[in-house]
Amino acid sequence: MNIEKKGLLFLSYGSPSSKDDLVPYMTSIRHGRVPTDAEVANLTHRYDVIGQWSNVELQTMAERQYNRLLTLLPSIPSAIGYLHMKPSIADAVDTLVKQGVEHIIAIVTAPFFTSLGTGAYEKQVQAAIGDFQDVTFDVIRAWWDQPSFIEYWVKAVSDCINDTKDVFVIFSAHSIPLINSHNADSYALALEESAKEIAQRCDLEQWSVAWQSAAPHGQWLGPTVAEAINQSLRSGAIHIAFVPFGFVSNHVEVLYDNDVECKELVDAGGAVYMRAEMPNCDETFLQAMASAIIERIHS
Ligand SMILES: CC1=C(CCC(=O)O)c2cc3nc(cc4[nH]c(cc5[nH]c(cc1n2)c(C)c5CCC(=O)O)c(CCC(=O)O)c4C)C(CCC(=O)O)=C3C
Ligand SMILES: [Fe+2]
Repeated sequence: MNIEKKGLLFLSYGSPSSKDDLVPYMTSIRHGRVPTDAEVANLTHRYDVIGQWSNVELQTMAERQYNRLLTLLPSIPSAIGYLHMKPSIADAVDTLVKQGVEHIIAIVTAPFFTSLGTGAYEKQVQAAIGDFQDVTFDVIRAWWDQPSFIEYWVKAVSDCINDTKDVFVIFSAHSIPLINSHNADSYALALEESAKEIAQRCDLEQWSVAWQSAAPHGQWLGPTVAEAINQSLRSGAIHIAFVPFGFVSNHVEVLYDNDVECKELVDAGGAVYMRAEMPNCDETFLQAMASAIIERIHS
């Protein structure tokens, strides 16, 4: 197909900009279950602590990643859509079709595939495209295997530990509910494989993979980051470095769940908390997405 007929659909989770967004945002995340006042208060507090309501950078991170990514790509029609905010994925598909796009290449700002996480975006793309005859789509299911992804994290981990001795490194990602254990297995295997490659390239002696930010109900994939912290403290770690490589930017999971909650546990255990810089708009990192997209444009 002619490249002019191909379009990029850039998909992200969505991040609230004001407290008024919170109830609809949480209701969307929870598949239509309206949050209780206590649940809203808990999340409001976490966003208060990280300064979400006044920090335009946090509110517009995905949009800035998208604009930066476009500078690394050949010029093609493109649109951004969010899983839990406006413009929705359906809005973005409409925008592309109105530009004459006949084949949509979709990518999610999450490097690892899980059917409950990135799979949810795929379902929405499929539903939105169902409204149009003759429009086809191709979802890039994962892009952690791109060399630039590893390259970014090798440098971020090296910069973070900066020759510190006696450091235990915890690689982490969003936990997932254990509804379908096969799915959890492939998600966990991909993260283990990626962490192992980064650890080898950084010559790490002590490291593990753990899961964070689970909801307080149901059964979720473990070990948790709290368990990993305890294990590293028992092994005598003096420094504990976090690498939340399942995330792509300064999300509340990193700025609160890691930098506040995990740090408290590390401090209480008498060790020093460290954390690798998140990619945000880093060009090497965005090149991983760009390379995955370019492969699909030419396939
Ligand atoms: C698999 C997965 C990813 C990775 C794949 C991907 O990236 O898509 C992800 C990413 C993200 N999740 C995010 C935020 C949140 N996720 C929540 C809650 C939940 N996530 C879930 C799953 C995932 N989530 C699940 C099963 C729930 C529980 C629902 C329930 O309770 O049944 C809640 C509510 C928590 C509360 O209620 O306290 C928040 C605020 C942000 C940051 C946005 C920002 O930058 O602000 C990001 C990138
Ligand atoms: Fe989430």
